[in-house]
Amino acid sequence: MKNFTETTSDDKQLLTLENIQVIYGQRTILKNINLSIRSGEFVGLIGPNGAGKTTLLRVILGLIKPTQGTASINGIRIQGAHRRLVGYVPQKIQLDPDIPLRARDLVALGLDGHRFGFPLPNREKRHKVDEVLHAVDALRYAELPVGRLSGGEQQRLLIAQALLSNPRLLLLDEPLSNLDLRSAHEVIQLVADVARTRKIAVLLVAHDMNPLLHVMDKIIYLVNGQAAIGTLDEVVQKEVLSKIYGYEVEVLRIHNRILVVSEKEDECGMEAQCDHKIS
Ligand SMILES: Nc1ncnc2c1ncn2[C@@H]1O[C@H](COP(=O)(O)OP(=O)(O)OP(=O)(O)O)[C@@H](O)[C@H]1O
Repeated sequence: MKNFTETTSDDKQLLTLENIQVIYGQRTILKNINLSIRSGEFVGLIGPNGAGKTTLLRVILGLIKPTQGTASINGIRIQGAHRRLVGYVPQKIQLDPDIPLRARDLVALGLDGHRFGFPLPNREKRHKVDEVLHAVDALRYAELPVGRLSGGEQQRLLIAQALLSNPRLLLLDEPLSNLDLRSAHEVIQLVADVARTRKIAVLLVAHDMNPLLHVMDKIIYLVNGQAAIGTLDEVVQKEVLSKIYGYEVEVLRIHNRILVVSEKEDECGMEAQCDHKIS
């Protein structure tokens, strides 16, 4: 498995986290996380509930100051909240079906914030919004009320909004959680295509690694605040995962799916990957 010291000499690293530790009260949420992400890499951040995935994203966004360790983007240390080079796609937003907002208006909200520092002329604004709507293939429903769109369509709009600032790193916090399998696959393929075309690195949080198997360059598998990082074959191994789970798990590969199973059913926590949950 790659570790931080092996990769820091590479000047193409976009994001580096060194010895990141986050402690809340008496609880250690993240334990000595060392990782790096290169430009254009697609990285899956996989882990059960409460593993620390969102906390890790918040460290990268500068919303949490780690108790220990340093995080940097393009060699510049992250200090305080920022959106420098980083686009953030939140989990699905809850929208009133009758909200008087068109799809394009939702996307344009990304322009009206602080990111550009000054209001853009309407024509330029429209051009930028059209460009990102085109990138996520959403122009055809740009004029429709956003509350009437499907979960997958809304997810595309949030991705478009995050693209407005031309990020080098796109963080997506469980973008698949409310989507059916088909929509989830479409969103993943879209993110992978957009990232490749624009040379954006992606860090995508998911509970289930399976929908991401064909697009991930690297996986960060987080359990109880401890991470295993590397390629799929390096990380998704019985020995590696048993170590971070703290008990023995098995890794089964069936019909192009990977299942992490344990006899400790209730503690496995990986919904789609626990043996008792598999249909
Ligand atoms: N501000 C906080 N103060 C205290 N504990 C916190 C705080 N924020 C998060 N935690 C705890 O840290 C742990 C990790 O939370 P986090 O939200 O990062 O996990 P997660 O992997 O994103 O989980 P999920 O998949 O359920 O969203 C949880 O046990 C959570 O209760």
